[in-house]
Amino acid sequence: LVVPQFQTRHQERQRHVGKLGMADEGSITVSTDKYDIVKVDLDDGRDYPIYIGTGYDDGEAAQLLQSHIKGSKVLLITNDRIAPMYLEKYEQLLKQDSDLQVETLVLPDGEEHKTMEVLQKILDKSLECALDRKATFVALGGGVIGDMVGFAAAIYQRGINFVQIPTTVMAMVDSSVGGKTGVNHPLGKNMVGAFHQPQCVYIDTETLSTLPDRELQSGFSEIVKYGLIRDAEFFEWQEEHIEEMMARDPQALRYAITRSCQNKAAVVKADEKEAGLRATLNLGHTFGHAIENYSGYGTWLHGEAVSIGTAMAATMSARMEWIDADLVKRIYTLLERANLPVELPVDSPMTRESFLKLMSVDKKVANGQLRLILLKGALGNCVFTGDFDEDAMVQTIDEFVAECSTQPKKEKVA
Ligand SMILES: NC(=O)c1ccc[n+]([C@@H]2O[C@H](COP(=O)([O-])OP(=O)(O)OC[C@H]3O[C@@H](n4cnc5c(N)ncnc54)[C@H](O)[C@@H]3O)[C@@H](O)[C@H]2O)c1
Ligand SMILES: O=C(O)C(=O)C[C@@H](O)[C@H](O)[C@H](O)COP(=O)(O)O
Ligand SMILES: [Zn+2]
Repeated sequence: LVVPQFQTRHQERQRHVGKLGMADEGSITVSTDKYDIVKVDLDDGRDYPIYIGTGYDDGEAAQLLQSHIKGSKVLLITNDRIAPMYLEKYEQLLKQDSDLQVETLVLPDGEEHKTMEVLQKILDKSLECALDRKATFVALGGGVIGDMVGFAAAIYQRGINFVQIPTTVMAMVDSSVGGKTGVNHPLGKNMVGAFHQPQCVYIDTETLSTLPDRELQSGFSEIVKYGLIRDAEFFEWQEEHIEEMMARDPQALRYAITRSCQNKAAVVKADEKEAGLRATLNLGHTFGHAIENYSGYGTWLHGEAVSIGTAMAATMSARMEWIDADLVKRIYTLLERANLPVELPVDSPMTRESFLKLMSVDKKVANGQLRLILLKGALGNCVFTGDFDEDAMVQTIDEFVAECSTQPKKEKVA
């Protein structure tokens, strides 16, 4: 197997590839006919590749995956929805022509199971199998599995290696990259966790063929996010190609995933532990996490809640005249074309107080001061700040909790 060396520039490939602009900063990408490799460039020898491809042949897949496993034991972890579709395949790939001892663990599916109790099952299984510090966990699934397995890897025997095999758009474009791992707490989303980077991210976009539309579209909200916070050209590309993405056009999906990973890798390289810049990846999340928690984890998909949160952040930014109404309209239009929600349902029980209470425990709060990611200036620019008009925030929340869905908000803002 010849794994191409990292190069400094993405090659011009097909009509979906535009100029990389901001996306390429700090991330190094090489493309072959079969797959792209985006390198997450970290210090202390912790660099790792994200392989983004489709239909790898078995020999190639086995060698790529095994090359990132240093010890002799692997615990391959997935959930009971994914296991019937993909567990055997990946178990075989890990074992193929190797002496690796591969154990498997199947967890219950769903955001409501992203808990310490379920994570404990990973630790139990690891000890039952006598896994030592050279063992590797492999996370096979969406963001829930990836976040939990990553966190278990961070704390098992004070930290072991893990590999991400994301199987949702959300996990491919965002959660598998960058080392944010953790579980939910009844009082707040992702409140317990650690930064712990994987050894590699292995994406086979063929797994998306079994992903339902709702889950597919949920991942698009994080793709929109990259355009809004730092990559205007990518946002414009999405405006042109969203229908192809919705129709699962393989080239469009590959391009959207690769460019998202480039953006994420660049932000993570610049600010791995979220001292500042990385917080911009949280656009829409302070509102979104409040919605996810209040409605009960799993009621809204993460990307759906983030979509409403993004609409709220855009609306609030426009209220303060930080962005113009035309941009708000473009954001609403793109999210709606991706079939994502941009408002709470008519019968939502959320109140101003419930938003404010949940937002007060957001992880970006510093010394009691809430800080938000807001859009400011031209498309592709945002700020992470506590210096905003609180009335504008409260009025935005009021607008979203009070109004019914008969009048699209974009018309009100415009
Ligand atoms: N760590 C990060 O940086 C980060 C970033 C974004 C999101 N997240 C977290 O990720 C989670 C959301 O991830 P998600 O949207 O992938 O949800 P998920 O993991 O719950 O997956 C969505 C659903 O699709 C199923 N599924 C997964 N792959 C499938 C496939 N190929 N075919 C058919 N069904 C499949 C899952 O079993 C699940 O039912 C949230 O907990 C969110 O907080 C973390
Ligand atoms: O990688 C990051 O940093 C992100 O913020 C990505 C987000 O899309 C993701 O949902 C993340 O889990 C949210 O982080 P949190 O710190 O707000 O829990
Ligand atoms: Zn997110």
